[in-house]
Amino acid sequence: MWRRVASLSSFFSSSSSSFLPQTASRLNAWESLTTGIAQQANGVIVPKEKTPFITFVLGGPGSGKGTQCIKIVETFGFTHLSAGDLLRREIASNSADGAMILNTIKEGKIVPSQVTVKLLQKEMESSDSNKFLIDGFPRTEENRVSFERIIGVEPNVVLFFDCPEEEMVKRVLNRNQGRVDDNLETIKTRLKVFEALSLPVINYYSQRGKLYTIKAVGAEDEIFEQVRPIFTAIEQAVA
Ligand SMILES: Nc1ncnc2c1ncn2[C@@H]1O[C@H](COP(=O)(O)OP(=O)(O)O)[C@@H](O)[C@H]1O
Ligand SMILES: Nc1ccn([C@H]2C[C@H](O)[C@@H](COP(=O)(O)OP(=O)(O)O)O2)c(=O)n1
Ligand SMILES: [Mg+2]
Repeated sequence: MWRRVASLSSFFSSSSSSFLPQTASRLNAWESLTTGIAQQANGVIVPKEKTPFITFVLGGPGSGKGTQCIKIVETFGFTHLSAGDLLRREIASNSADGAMILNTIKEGKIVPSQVTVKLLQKEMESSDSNKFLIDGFPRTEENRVSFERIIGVEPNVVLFFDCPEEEMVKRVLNRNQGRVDDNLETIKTRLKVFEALSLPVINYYSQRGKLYTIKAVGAEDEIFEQVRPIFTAIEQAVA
């Protein structure tokens, strides 16, 4: 399983790949920043036995986040938590927040952070896994801060699937999954929300040295070949 290592530099310095030194410096940042999820037991905060390895997967609507997450899960065995899927599950289960979530998603807006973070928290705490791909979250600064406050941990790595708007629109309108938000009116709002609220989060992680930008145009397999080395390096570093 996953464990922290004292130093990653020996692994990375032996590589001649131009990609890996960039990974090395970012993974060293992981070592100093990761704090682990704390759980409350009888009023005492008890750190969870293993520190989770968290990857946030960001990008505009239709940029291919979900598609690439499936490949990462298949190849590297992460647990995939899609914020959108968890919210859609709440709608389907007629929970107290279901109607509010449905309306928010139809409008192309963002569900209050507390709702989404609680859903993510429940999944993480009940999971045996220690390595999570959190897809479609955080989409706002409020999402980001709320996750840090409630879960008490920062991501180790952040992926950004960078895709032109016209390509995202084309993909969403062809997605054919019966989603209430896959229509031209909602996608227009979603793109505005992405630019105004999500790009600042992406910039934040760029400044923190955690961001990996993937050019998300081309065949799915070609895009995955940009993703693969990131996780191969992580896997080798923590082995
Ligand atoms: N590289 C790609 N080229 C063309 N279509 C793609 C590509 N990646 C994903 N798709 C398709 O585009 C749509 C949106 O992809 P999805 O993974 O759901 O994106 P996101 O989760 O970012 O909204 C889906 O129908 C998917 O099959
Ligand atoms: N962090 C999040 C994630 C999704 N949502 C809502 C609003 C989003 O438009 C919808 C759909 O999200 P989802 O990640 O499934 O969408 P895409 O896969 O990017 O098309 O869910 C949210 O409010 N907050
Ligand atoms: Mg998705």
